[in-house]
Amino acid sequence: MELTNREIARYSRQIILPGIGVKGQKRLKASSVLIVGAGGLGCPVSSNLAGAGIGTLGIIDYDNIEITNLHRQLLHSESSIGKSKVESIKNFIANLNSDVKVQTHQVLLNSKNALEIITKYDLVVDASDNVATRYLLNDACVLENKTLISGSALQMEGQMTVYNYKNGPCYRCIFPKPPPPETVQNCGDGGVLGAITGVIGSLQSMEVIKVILDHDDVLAGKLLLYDGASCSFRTIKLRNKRQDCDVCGVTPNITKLIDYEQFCGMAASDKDSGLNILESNERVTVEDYRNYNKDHLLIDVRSANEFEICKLNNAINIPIKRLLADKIDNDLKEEMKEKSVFVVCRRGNDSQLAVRHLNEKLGIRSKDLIGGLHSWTHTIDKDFPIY
Ligand SMILES: Nc1ncnc2c1ncn2[C@@H]1O[C@H](COP(=O)(O)OP(=O)(O)OP(=O)(O)O)[C@@H](O)[C@H]1O
Ligand SMILES: [Zn+2]
Repeated sequence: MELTNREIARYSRQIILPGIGVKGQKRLKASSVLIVGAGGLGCPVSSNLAGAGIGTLGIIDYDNIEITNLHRQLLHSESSIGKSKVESIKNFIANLNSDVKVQTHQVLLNSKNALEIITKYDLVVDASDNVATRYLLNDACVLENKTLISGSALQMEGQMTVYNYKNGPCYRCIFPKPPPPETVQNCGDGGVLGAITGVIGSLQSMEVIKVILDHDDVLAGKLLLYDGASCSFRTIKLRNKRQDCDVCGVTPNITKLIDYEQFCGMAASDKDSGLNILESNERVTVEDYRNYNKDHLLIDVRSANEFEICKLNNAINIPIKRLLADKIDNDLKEEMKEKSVFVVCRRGNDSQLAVRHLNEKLGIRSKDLIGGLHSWTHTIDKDFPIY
């Protein structure tokens, strides 16, 4: 595969690097990389790899662009809100570097389609945002013998590593069991800064290029931790490949893809509504709450920052962490014992945890507002801010 004069000019600033050269540029051109997720990490990964001249990029995402994506998913734009993320990235790349072939897959990557998609590419980048997809991708990459460049970002921190590279560990070697679902936070719950996803996505792109160029020092068997708040990078050594790993071990139990949502403890009915742990008499609809006209207390368990964004009339803020740690003002606690208490949060998950805690640990009878403030906006007041 030769380079055209145009390609020589376009990539000249990287071709002259000692570690790349014409040979390296030709390797990049001959490579194909699959990027799973066209969001916070997928955007910087796509632009870096397209700019660097990877011959073929596959982009998978089932989702459409929302306004809440635009602070960090910088290849998408206001005019594309409501439209497909993968098409948006394809358009961006067509403008940036028309020599790159882009294959879009507007689907949810799952156990049925993963192997047939992954097999077409040399390398896979995990730019997704959920544990089930991480295990799915890991197992599919082990079964198809592909290296997986994995990244994650939340709040002001991020992590990155390369799995299944030259006999190194896979994700399951490090994390044989998924974390309890209630302990997992995503960007929608915990927040994230766009500069963080930018850093981690760029680090992933760098490892992709190093793997393709067969660089000596690929970040496999090690985990890079980045803390944006203190601007510190740390690398920790990971354990070696596990001989008894369920998927990459000597006698693997997993020889074909499984049901990853079940494996990660996400029951089918939980996917949209999240938690569902309360009895029906501990819950009220937002309409019932709106019609309740007796004296009561409304406790909003979102963070102080979120409470500042918007709040219902007379709501009192006790962030969920404080409430679960019983850090409630004594006078307020006494008042809560005497009055009817309702609890609200953004989407009706934390409010259930709060109600359970209040009832079981503090003997305070309370009810949660089903669907939280999202439901309030959708059914009671469409002008109430939604985020
Ligand atoms: N199994 C999957 N198949 C296809 N796309 C996936 C899969 N899992 C996650 N994704 C995509 O990965 C992307 C991850 O992006 P990001 O972490 O920035 O979150 P988001 O869903 O865009 O935003 P937010 O969490 O703020 O709503 C999303 O666009 C999501 O649709
Ligand atoms: Zn393994």
